[in-house]
Amino acid sequence: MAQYSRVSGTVGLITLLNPPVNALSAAVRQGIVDMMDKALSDRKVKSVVICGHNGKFCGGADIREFSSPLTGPLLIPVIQGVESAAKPVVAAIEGVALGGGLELALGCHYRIAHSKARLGLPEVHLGLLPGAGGSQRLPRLIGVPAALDIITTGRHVTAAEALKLGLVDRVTDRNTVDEAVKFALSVADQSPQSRRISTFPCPHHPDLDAVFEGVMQRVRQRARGALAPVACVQAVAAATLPFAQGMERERELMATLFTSGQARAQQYHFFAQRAVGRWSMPSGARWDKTKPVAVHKAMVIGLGTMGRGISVALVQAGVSVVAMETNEKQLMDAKQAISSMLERGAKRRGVAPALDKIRYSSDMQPAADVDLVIEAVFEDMALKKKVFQQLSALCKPGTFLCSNTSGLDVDQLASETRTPELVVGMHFFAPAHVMKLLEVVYGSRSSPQAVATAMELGKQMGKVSVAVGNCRGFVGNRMLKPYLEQAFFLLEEGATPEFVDQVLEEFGFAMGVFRMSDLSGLDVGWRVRKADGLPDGHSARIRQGCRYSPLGDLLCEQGRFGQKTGRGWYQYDKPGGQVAKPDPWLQDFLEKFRTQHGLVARRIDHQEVLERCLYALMNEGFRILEDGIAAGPEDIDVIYVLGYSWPPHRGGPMFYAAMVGLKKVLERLEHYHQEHPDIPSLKPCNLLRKLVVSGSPPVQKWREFLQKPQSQL
Ligand SMILES: CCCCCCCCCCCCC[C@H](O)CC(=O)SCCNC(=O)CCNC(=O)[C@H](O)C(C)(C)COP(=O)(O)OP(=O)(O)OC[C@H]1O[C@@H](n2cnc3c(N)ncnc32)[C@H](O)[C@@H]1OP(=O)(O)O
Repeated sequence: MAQYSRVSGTVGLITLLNPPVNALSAAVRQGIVDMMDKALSDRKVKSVVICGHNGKFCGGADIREFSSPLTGPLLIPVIQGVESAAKPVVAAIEGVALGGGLELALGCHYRIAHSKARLGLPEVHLGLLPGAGGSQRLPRLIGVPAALDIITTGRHVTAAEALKLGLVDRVTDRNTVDEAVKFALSVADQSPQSRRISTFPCPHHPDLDAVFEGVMQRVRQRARGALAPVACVQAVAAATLPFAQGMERERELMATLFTSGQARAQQYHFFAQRAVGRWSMPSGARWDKTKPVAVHKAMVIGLGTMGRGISVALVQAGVSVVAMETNEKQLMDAKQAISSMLERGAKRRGVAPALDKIRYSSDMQPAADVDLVIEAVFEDMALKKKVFQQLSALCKPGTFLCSNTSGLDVDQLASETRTPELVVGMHFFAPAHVMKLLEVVYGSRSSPQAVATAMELGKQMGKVSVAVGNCRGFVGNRMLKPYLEQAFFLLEEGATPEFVDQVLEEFGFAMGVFRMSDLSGLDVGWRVRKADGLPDGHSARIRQGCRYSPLGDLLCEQGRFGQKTGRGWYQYDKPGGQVAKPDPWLQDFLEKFRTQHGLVARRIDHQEVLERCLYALMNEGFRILEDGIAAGPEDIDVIYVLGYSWPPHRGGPMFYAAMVGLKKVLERLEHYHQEHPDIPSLKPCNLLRKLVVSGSPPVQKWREFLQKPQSQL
């Protein structure tokens, strides 16, 4: 809803009231209509200010309303009503003006923003476009190139940038509503006629066609099959038409997006990202009952790629860091790399680099004086155990001990310390200062406070933290295993890396499984498998009674570790090269392998690649839910979209399973398992069967079928 009062004698003040972000629900839209009527019919009122309750202008249309039939006045006419008002209307923008919120502000005749406000049209991330005139008014106000950038990226613009672009008329450090009221008084006698953006022509640009063409090309490349970014460009292109025609085109494009599965997927992902913050543990401990400890000072141990990124992320979050590395050369290199990452980051954000927040050490001693340690040494259990023993002896009571492991047993590490309750896993994703995902792994003895502290620290670093139980590979890497396995088996049976990758990239992954493996380095998994007792030079295809593909191991034995060695599943022009080319050597190698093992290559189609790779991965997701390692499907989906480049417009693997239809997923898994009874990951898991028997409930209801999360090793 909205509140109304008259202030300073002649200014009608309308306050949007719908905490926490004043989303434009039906009641708020109705409130705007009613309060505008009040202000316009009050003869004492000469001008109007619209602001948001509690320091937030407006977070946009109410996304929760999109899943049911729309009621109340529609946003487009509400904004048209504001724009056509005979009295000047000023938007007082504090906090955020996003999506429909910014569209409402564009309907106002003037915009005053607080210096800390953020403005944007992020609809593209919800599978939509700015559908309440934003795609038509923004280019008219700030020009096509800037509008295309804001609308297709969905990025938030600072008040300073908004002023530069001409998106707002004034920026203030003072009380924004007071300033807007003063401003409204100063323009009270002026006609708003010349301030109605819908009457502006689209600013002239010498080569608009080339601008649209260039952006469309970039957007299509990045979209990976997403419809919204393309529709955003098409909508802005219509801003060169007369306003009414442009609005009609915006409506048509929006109607297509609004009812699409992609929009549903992306809106699900929006709420899933927020749902994972409401974590719980098998003991019943929960996010809302556990207070995190504030981390002022942290230590990062091991300054390889991960340790450097983690140090940068901590410093940028305002935490003082001691970065520790025993190898002097590595320490010097790290110092240089971290400083330049901090400098680049600060430049991007328009602030001074916080170089004084970090100091370096070549020994462990400073651990005695920190609140939290993140160990980021090589993924080797013996080495990590040694570090934890040392930390246990050195750290002051209450210091949280975290391991940046990608899959090792957190309980084993905890058992090396005197304080296992303070030990958790913090699984970062490379590059750690960029990637938004953090898996927080609780062991069987981790205290709720340790989990809460790691979750909160992740949030402070700008990450989405997901709490998961302790098992091999946790959630993300555990699900990756059957996915990779299927890809290898498909090669054995006749596919090529290029074909498998092409199918997965067409699905929307940024990179297919083989290109991705080449980038991450084939040797990483190989070393882990060797540590698990993999014999050298052994090409057996059955291990422990199950099918096993030795292809990855055989490649590593040839020194083919991927991009870093210039050879892997593909060939590169040099070690470190990035352009993957099919390698005739590999073709030959696969043929010889098949002959050696009596395999006859067969034609494998698109559907089989997609189903075997993705359904095996999804099946493991159901197992993870069944085991209680993830609390709900949202946790898995957030991990996959933010950490494993699962296309956001497909929601995540569990959401996708529901979209495909659980019955179909079950049937196809049964089919493939019948064909390959020696591949256990293709055997449909019980939870999937249970859900199908229960009528395939929507993904939002799956939690009702799950047990409490638990640690499992
Ligand atoms: C049949 C065919 C019909 C076709 C015609 C269709 C015509 C439809 C006409 C519709 C026109 C609408 C056009 C408009 O362009 C569309 C939009 O505006 S879409 C919304 C755009 N806005 C956003 O994307 C902003 C989303 N929010 C955020 O980014 C952040 O929440 C924030 C505002 C930056 C605040 O961040 P934080 O402070 O960190 O807080 P949280 O993120 O944790 O949020 C707190 C709480 O609020 C909930 N929430 C936030 N925004 C919205 C929202 N817009 N709607 C509903 N709820 C919102 C959020 O979920 C949190 O709650 P929780 O999930 O934790 O319970």
